[in-house]
Amino acid sequence: MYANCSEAVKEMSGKMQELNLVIMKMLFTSYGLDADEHHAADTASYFRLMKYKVPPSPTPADGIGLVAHTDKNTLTILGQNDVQGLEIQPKNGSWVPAVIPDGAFIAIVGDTLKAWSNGRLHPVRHRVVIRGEEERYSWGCFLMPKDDSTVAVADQLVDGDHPLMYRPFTYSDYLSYFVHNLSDDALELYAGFSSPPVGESRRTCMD
Ligand SMILES: O=C(O)CCC(=O)C(=O)O
Ligand SMILES: [Fe+2]
Repeated sequence: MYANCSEAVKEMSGKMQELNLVIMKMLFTSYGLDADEHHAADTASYFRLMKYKVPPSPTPADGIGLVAHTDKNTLTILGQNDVQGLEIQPKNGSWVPAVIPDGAFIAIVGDTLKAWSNGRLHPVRHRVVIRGEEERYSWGCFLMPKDDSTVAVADQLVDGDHPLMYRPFTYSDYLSYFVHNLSDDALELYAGFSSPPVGESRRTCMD
């Protein structure tokens, strides 16, 4: 039992950061990299509690609780109460409910992990849609590089089949670029070597 809510949140947040780091370590190890050298030492995280109110009646367009986006950080772990609502967008552009079983979590790759893995891991676009009459609560543990640590593709992940896709960058600079541009293609535009010219018409994360 916990003495108060903040104690429970603190413990939960610590456990989720541990889990997040374990998953990262598994990913890095699976690519033959030393996770400590490449990531763990320079990692920070934050834990957020989220509440989605029932949209006013009649429901406005689809009751969007959170607009479509990819996460900018490295890896996100999400959980929720029993009210579903998370949807993911596969490459065909449709929206598919991501049903999270009771008591389970979902891990979502962020833009920074895509860069780190030299494009091997893909951040899925996702959103939250509120359809029913019940409030939705969720929580997220967002793992990210410390502000001034450099995100650079490891040499071992670059070869003839995988040419270098991203230049080194710091997370804080990338985030600031995203906040000013709000583009779905922020990572490619900011750090990608194959980005089309800036200014070309493109979707934004606010659509
Ligand atoms: O509340 C959710 O299930 C999703 C939250 C989310 O995608 C985010 O905060 O980036
Ligand atoms: Fe997200």
